[in-house]
Amino acid sequence: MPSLGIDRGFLLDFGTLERSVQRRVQEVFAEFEASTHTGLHLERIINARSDRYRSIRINQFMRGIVMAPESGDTYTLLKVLPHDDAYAWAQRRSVSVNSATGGIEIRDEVAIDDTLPQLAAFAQTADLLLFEDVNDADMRRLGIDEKTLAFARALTNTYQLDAAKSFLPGTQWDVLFGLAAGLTPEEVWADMGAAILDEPVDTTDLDAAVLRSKDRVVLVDGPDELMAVFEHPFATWRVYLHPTQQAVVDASYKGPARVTGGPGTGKTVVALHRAHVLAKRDEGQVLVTTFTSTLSDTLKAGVNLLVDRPEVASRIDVQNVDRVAHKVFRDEHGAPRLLDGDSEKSAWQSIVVNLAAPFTAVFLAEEWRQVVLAQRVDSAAGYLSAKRTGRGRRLGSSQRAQAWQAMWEFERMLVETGSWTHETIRREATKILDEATEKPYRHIVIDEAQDLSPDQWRLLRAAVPEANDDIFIAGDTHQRIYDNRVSLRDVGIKVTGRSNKLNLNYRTTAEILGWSLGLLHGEPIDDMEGGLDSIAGCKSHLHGTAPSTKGFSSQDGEIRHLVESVKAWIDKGIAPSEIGIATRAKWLGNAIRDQFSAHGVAAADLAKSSRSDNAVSVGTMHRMKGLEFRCLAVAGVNAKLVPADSAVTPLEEDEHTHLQDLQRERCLLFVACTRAREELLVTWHGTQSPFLTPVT
Ligand SMILES: Nc1ncnc2c1ncn2[C@@H]1O[C@H](COP(=O)(O)OP(=O)(O)OP(=O)(O)O)[C@@H](O)[C@H]1O
Repeated sequence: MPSLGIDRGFLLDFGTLERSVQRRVQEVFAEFEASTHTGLHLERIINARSDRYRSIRINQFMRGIVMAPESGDTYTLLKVLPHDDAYAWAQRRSVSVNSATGGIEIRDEVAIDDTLPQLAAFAQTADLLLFEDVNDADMRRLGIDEKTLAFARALTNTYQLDAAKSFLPGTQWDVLFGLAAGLTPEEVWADMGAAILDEPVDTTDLDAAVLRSKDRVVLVDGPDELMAVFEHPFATWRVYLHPTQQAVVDASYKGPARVTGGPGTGKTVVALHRAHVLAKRDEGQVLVTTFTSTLSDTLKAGVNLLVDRPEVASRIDVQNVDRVAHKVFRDEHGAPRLLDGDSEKSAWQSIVVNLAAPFTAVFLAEEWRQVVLAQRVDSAAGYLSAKRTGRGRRLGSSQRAQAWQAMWEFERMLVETGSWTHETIRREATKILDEATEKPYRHIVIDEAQDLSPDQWRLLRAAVPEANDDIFIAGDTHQRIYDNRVSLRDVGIKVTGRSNKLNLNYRTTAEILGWSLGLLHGEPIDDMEGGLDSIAGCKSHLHGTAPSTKGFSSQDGEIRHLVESVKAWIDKGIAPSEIGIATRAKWLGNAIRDQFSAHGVAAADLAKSSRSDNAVSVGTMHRMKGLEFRCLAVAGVNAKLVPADSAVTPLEEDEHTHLQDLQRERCLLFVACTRAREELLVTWHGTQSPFLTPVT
């Protein structure tokens, strides 16, 4: 029985076809899977660049291009196009084997042959060649073949290289892109990492190359698998992973492991695949978790897309951390009586008044969270010697004694009234789990890990036995938007030697990414392991227009511009659901929505509903986490709102906390801007935010 490989190019073509033609494609290839290829009409293509190409009839107008094996029975679907385009495609393009990765590559020979003479003539008079500093031996070692080498030697600037992306062999273009971006051959080699083959490659063996090309050819076994791939043609992340992503997904780790990387590098994608792989091993339940319910809904949708076998799906539980805590608590004690936010505030307030304590209620509540709960302090002596890093105001020993008494009173009130807060529920759930002989999960996969608090980490540590592949962490400390700074070691999780980094951004254009990285202004950002993290190597191969920035003298003027911009996007064919507006302050988002409705543009509040098909999504920067939009406006980026005054501790109160608050606000703006896939508009009224200074 022949088996089928589906190339990424085929799947993307398939996604653009009309439903009826898609159905026909499915019928043709389901038949192909079910029968022997001899019964099917594969036709040789006259003047094709590869003698392996065959065409297959889809209907009167459409043809598929299939690569036949020399021996064996794996047929690879390469393209599906209108009749003449399909033949022209096969007559222009050759298929070859990359000598470094051993995978297949397709190039447009005609475009290369047509472009090279012009480039070469231009290069003769140029002062500098693009790859002047890279020698031929390094190029060849990185898989550049003779034809691409000749082409590379004629390049004088990166625009020419960008223009060649559509016709040079893909992996080789990636290598040239890295070298042109200033990476050394060693760095490019390291970047290719998992893709490099240890043994010499037989570049004539296309059949073996197809089997190795997991990043672009998915092999399907039987009509059901074929249908599962065809079902979501645009969600290519389901079936094609970058070799670096694939290596992280497939590895066996002797303990907790993690993946880091800048925005849009596929950390969530890797976390989802990892959960799938672990669930398929059938060793026990897999928890996929993160810090908010909105984000866990997104993860749930991802798991549903990825996992097709019900018995595997049943082994994956997607819950945000607090739901896990509440469930453990409820199973032991029944439903808790939760103290709501307002009651908690007034409880702290009355303690301050009763004790005449020299603190504010907010200060005490944070002291309790960030020192007592974070470090599991349970005695006055413990509190007296506890580290208070990042807590601002210094406390002498008598002040510490007063603070301890206030916090003790708060906890006594909880016990006396039988009330619980989310924090005490977590603490109790952790205690239950610590004492349990049977843990609820065998593996835990955590996304957006940078925003979990120490007590959430302890809960998760307690929910899974220490074993191989117990905890898998995905996160980026540059995108931390809450106040949780955790040392993984302190919460009993050691990832040293099991940390991987992703560098290739799949979401955002190079223009938007580069501009947004500028916002971070070289801030030193921790790596949760006592060192500093860097996302300097984060890059994108996608190109588009530079972000547009615009200031106005009034809020009305700014919102009018937003309305016009959004209308222009919609007129260009962007669906409203693919457009987002982010603001730091909720009230500004409300004002924008009101004005949008007044101008006949439907706008939905992300806090109230998830994205809808025919409305533009308006939400706070915090709400934007986990989302992405083709076009995004970040509005109200002025000195009063970004950073938000109320979120930044005054400098005179405490310098350290002040700087940390500023860094978090800067990261928040960075997170918002990197949700844009194709176009980013940043606006403000009045004085622009100081965070924009390095980039405007
Ligand atoms: N191998 C892949 N093939 C195709 N698309 C991919 C791949 N990996 C990631 N993507 C796409 O890139 C985008 C970003 O991926 P993802 O959300 O996993 O990144 P992230 O690193 O978690 O981002 P962030 O940190 O900004 O939240 C998504 O649209 C995802 O589908």
